[in-house]
Amino acid sequence: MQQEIESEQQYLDLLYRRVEELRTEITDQLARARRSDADGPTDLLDRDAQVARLEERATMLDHAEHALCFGRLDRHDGTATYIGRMGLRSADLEPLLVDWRAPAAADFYTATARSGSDVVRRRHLRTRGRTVVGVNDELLDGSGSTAQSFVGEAALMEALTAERTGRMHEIVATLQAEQDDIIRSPADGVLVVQGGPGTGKTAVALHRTAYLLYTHTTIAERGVLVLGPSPAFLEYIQDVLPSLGETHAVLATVDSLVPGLQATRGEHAETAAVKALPLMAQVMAAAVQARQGAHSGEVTFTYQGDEYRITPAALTRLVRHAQQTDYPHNVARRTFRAELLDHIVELVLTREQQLYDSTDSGFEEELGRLDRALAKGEDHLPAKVEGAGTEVTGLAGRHEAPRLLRELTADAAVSGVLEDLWPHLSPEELLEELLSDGDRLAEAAGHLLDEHQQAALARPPRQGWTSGDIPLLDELAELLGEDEADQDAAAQARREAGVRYAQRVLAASGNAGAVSAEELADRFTERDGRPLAERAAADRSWAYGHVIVDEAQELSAMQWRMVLRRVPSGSMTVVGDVHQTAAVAGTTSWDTLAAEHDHRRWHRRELTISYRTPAPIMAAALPVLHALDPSASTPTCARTEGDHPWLRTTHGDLADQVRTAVGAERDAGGTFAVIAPHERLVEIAMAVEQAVPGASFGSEVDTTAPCVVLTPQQAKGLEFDRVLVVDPGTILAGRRGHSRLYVAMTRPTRELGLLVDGEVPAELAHLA
Ligand SMILES: Nc1ncnc2c1ncn2[C@@H]1O[C@H](COP(=O)(O)OP(=O)(O)OP(=O)(O)O)[C@@H](O)[C@H]1O
Repeated sequence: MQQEIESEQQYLDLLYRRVEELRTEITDQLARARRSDADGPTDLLDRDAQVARLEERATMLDHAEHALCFGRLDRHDGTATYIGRMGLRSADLEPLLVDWRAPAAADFYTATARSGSDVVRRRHLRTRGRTVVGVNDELLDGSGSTAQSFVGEAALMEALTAERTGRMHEIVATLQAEQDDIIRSPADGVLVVQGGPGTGKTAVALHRTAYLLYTHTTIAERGVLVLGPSPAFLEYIQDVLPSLGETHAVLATVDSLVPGLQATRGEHAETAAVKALPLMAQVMAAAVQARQGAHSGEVTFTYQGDEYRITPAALTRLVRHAQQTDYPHNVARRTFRAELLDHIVELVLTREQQLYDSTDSGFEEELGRLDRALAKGEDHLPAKVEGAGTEVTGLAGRHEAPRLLRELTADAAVSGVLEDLWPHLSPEELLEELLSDGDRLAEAAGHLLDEHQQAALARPPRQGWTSGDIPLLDELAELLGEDEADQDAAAQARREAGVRYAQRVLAASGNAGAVSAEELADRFTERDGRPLAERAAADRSWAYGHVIVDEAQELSAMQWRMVLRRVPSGSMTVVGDVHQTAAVAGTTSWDTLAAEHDHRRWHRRELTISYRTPAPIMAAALPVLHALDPSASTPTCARTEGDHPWLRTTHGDLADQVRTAVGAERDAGGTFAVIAPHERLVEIAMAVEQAVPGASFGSEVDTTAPCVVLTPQQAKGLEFDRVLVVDPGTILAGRRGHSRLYVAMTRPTRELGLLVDGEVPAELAHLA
């Protein structure tokens, strides 16, 4: 074996020599590119792009320090392929290392003695830094033992039993066949991956992201959006994609999907449940419609001393016409305003025509009308001023409609009517009015929501936004759109920033005079220099190439609408577990979800092996799962051995017991979490803090702290070496209690303890 290790060490040394050569080449190229004189602005831009490309490659090589090469495949014909986290070629372009995502690497994850591949041996290389510390072989030619049930079992077990750090790591070296199969599935349609706790859904979703970005240029060009359940979860996973060399991904929660908007407060579960209803999409549409030409009876206004009226029939016709454009409200507003102004011009001209026609009707009368016309001022005697119209009355003729239109557009009373009938609206002002004004809500939603639902939505003004408001605001942003004035202002601001940047670039490059800053700025704007992920995250209407939704069972119907909108191609991977649904408005059936969006193509896959949870802990949690769903299938545990969970009861001395239990864990090393019901979080956190000063809890919890205190909802998707679940009875008694307790009990990788306050719930009686 030592001989094998030495031989692999020689190959690894060769790979690192090549990495060093490439590093030197890139450093030289970078220095040259930065020094090079750019002849003109286009050269400058090309140079910047080249520098960015080289910097990206240099960063990728930096990741070579960990597990550069982790596998080798020996084939029937005597050839060997080395598999690693990136592809490498020698100076004369011979392949030295195959990227794990390349088709040639697929056998490393999937080949078995019976799979029909020509692989005779799969070798896992275990490395520390640049040193090979071990090799594990699987013979696939039929001669070896078939007892191993996992690919690279020794390397896998080493990874699974390692102490956790509070940050997720990539698992390219030990991916299993069922996981690899999902990672490499086609990118079209919505792929739903159902799997129990710890089956690697998050890991698979992230590795699939890296695979898709590597394999599909169309996806790489638009980036991937990765949605997770909480900011703490995003921190937990944030290192995985960069360590795989991928930067074209945006990590977000559904609450942070709309740039500039933040959920700053919670709200009553009943209110959240109403806001999550799919019906709310119709309520939002009705709220917008209610602001389009809404008026009871005739609209009247005074122009140049005369009163005009717009009849309900004319108004209805104009509103319908603007609505039929199917443009969003703020865009259709242009059509409405233009046509209403034309209508008003027509009213004015008709009135003037009538005046003209009746000049014969009597001299007295004529004089009176002429006086009135003169009283309108010089501007309204076009015939005299411009030598057109009628010499007799000075009234506007039909050919003067354009001038009249200009005057009407500038008239304050007319503008007021236009604004009242079809105002420019922002999502924030419209939702604010709707939620804080019962009459407006009843007007928009009276036929859609009952009185209780309306009452649940009502709140005082200026309260700040909740998580449930964000999808409503996004829906409204879609329905309202941006009118050209908004877009022009934004484009102008972008251009001004570009000109300032271009001026700095020209000054620094000594190219001032060769091209104007404005010209250069326009070229910069065409090629926005910001990294793709930054541009995508800042743009509400960015169309991603692929969207990954983790803990997808938590999303409400309105949140799904918001997410689907961001991926017009429909290319998505949705991972979750319908038995872990903690959100009141979350999903408990993938079939129902697919039926609600049946215009998308849905594919369904399952992960069946839990890599996190040792068998004794899974066994402890199963009665909770089966109380929720007796027919639920249970994951097989990769780790069959482990400590048995303990349960202690307390009677009125819960805080003391928490202090004692937490104190006992203080110096055990690794990560430790206390999971407590939301209602008792502060009380429990204070007890924990006394035992372990510096324990982390609250909305910005730090998962790398030696001890964290979390609610079951905050614990979603996370894992810790040791977990203490406090007062499981209260967790069970709450909404979605069984799911939440199931989540809490399946977070540990090593030890689970439960402190029951009072009577032991039936679901935990087997542990008492
Ligand atoms: N093939 C593998 N090799 C090494 N580690 C793995 C493998 N698959 C999963 N793991 C590890 O198992 C743990 C659980 O994985 P992950 O968090 O992705 O599971 P999950 O299905 O998302 O869990 P949950 O539903 O509880 O959120 C992680 O530490 C992950 O790194």
